[in-house]
Amino acid sequence: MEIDSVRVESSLWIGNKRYRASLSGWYFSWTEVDKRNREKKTISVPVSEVIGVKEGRVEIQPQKKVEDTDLDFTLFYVKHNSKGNGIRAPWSLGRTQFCCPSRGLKTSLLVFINPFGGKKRGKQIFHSLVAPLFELAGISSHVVVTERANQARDYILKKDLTGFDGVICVGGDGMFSELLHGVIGRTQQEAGVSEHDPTVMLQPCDLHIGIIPAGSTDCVCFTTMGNNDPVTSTLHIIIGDSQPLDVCSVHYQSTLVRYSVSMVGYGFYGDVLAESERHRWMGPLRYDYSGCMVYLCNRSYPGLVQYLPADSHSSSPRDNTRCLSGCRVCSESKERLFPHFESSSSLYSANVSQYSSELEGEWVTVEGRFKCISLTCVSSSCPRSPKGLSPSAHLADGTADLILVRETNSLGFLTYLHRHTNTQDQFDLPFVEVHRVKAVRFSLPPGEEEEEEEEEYEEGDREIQVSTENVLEDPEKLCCSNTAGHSQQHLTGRKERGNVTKSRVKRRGFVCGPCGTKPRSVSVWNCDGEILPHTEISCRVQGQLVRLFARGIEDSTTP
Ligand SMILES: Nc1ncnc2c1ncn2[C@@H]1O[C@H](COP(=O)(O)OP(=O)(O)OP(=O)(O)O)[C@@H](O)[C@H]1O
Ligand SMILES: CCCCCCCCCCCCC/C=C/[C@@H](O)[C@H](CO)NC(C)=O
Ligand SMILES: [Ca+2]
Repeated sequence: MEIDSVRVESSLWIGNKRYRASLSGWYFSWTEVDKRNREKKTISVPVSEVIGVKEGRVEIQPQKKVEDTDLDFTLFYVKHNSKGNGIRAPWSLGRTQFCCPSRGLKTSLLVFINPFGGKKRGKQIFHSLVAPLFELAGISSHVVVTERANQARDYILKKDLTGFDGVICVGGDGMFSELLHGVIGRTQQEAGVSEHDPTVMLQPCDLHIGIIPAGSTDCVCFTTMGNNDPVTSTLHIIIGDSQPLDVCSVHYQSTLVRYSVSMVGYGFYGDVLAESERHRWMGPLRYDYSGCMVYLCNRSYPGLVQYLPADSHSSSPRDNTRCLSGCRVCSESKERLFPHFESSSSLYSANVSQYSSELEGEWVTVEGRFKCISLTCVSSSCPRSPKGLSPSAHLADGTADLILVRETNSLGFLTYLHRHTNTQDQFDLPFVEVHRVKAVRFSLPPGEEEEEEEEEYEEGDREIQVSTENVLEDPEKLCCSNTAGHSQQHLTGRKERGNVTKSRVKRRGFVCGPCGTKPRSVSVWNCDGEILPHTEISCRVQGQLVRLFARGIEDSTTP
């Protein structure tokens, strides 16, 4: 076990002020947090400079106990004073008296339950597993059982949240997304920051989000906790764990479209979501069913992807590491992401430029046909894929991983998908590339139209138009929009009949065999389980924008 991979966190009191104390690596640190969970100044003491820890409230000179209670302890350490005039600043003995939290601390949470998420067990999970633990810990909760989509988001955006230490969702990734949008939107409103400008650095959010998993995929919970167990999540909330999380803002032109944590995906994942929405009645099984259908269609799509690479010195998506609790890459990123601030919450009060230097650098362009394009701020693991879309991605390093899967045959793509479920490297395939990025732009290559698709094949020197009627006469011509799959069969069929080597094929009216839908050269974007209304989007990572009641995945080799 490496000592710097361990972090212990707790809430402590000094006088009547609450502090978030942590023992992380070689440092014991405490940060004042106000009633709304906003962090103030942090004091850090290297463990090697701790002189001693005594139970109770203890004076320094002469060393005597003032008050002895097993809830208090006093820390003595080397205090570095500010510089003297030209000579080395003297050290002194630092002393801080801490009080453990169970006295006087009353945590209050706002809980949203989606009664229809996943297997529709949200209410039961909360009342049987979560509420008794909250009661035991003296946590009060205000519970809202939602009656419509976006109710939780709107509540957080509009209602008075004074007195709440955090917001909790009982549901799946969709419910988490509602809380994410509510908390980010509310924070920007209060800070007077426009969410629409992708170049602006958003105000980090202090109100913590907790996730009690009760959905179909529970990807965000699984990725940040290492499992989707409601009791584990509840315990992280009770002990007040705090995990910063990167968020990707998705824009269309100069308008914010949505925020994403787990995946912004085009092609396969977009198609699976679109197909699954038609089969919501199947519950969680709808993703398996739709996954099979879309896989059989073997589609690929043209696209022009531009990305801004992240600094490759600190980490890479192929370095075979895992972002674990107390991750060094994530802790070190905090200084890079918030260089001017002692604590993230003082961002705007510090009166420093809101424009981030994170968007400086050279953009790289990739053009081609893709089976899928995925962007994920985190590893995006879930029960189906325990290591996730990008196993070495970090929760809070201010970057996302861009995965480009180029057009390939069905077997190749199945190999790629299957490697998400085992220990083999899904990026070690000739048609897959992965990049660690800070921003991405997607556009359709010139000439690609959504409504009316055309592809060229040769017939001698002559170009022919194949009409819809012609196509529908021949069942072999029922095809998807790819050239690797069904359309090749279609072309072969024509070759056999008329020795066709090139023709201009208008495919309006064609229907795909497996899925029965019209072929399109344009897919849709899946943004954390929601279909986006735009194709040409730009995405930008907002490092450590929100905080969860979590601590990342604990190293399973550590007892
Ligand atoms: N009372 C409600 N009626 C209808 N829809 C709701 C209600 N409450 C929340 N929703 C919406 O339901 C959607 C799906 O819910 P949720 O994320 O909890 O479950 P899921 O889709 O089964 O899980 P996952 O997102 O993990 O696949 C959310 O996007 C949310 O906006
Ligand atoms: C032959 C076996 C094939 C198995 C394929 C498994 C691939 C799993 C990859 C995991 C991706 C998870 C991405 C997360 C997406 C969520 O944001 C979203 C909302 O819940 N879920 C979906 C399904 O879109
Ligand atoms: Ca990240």
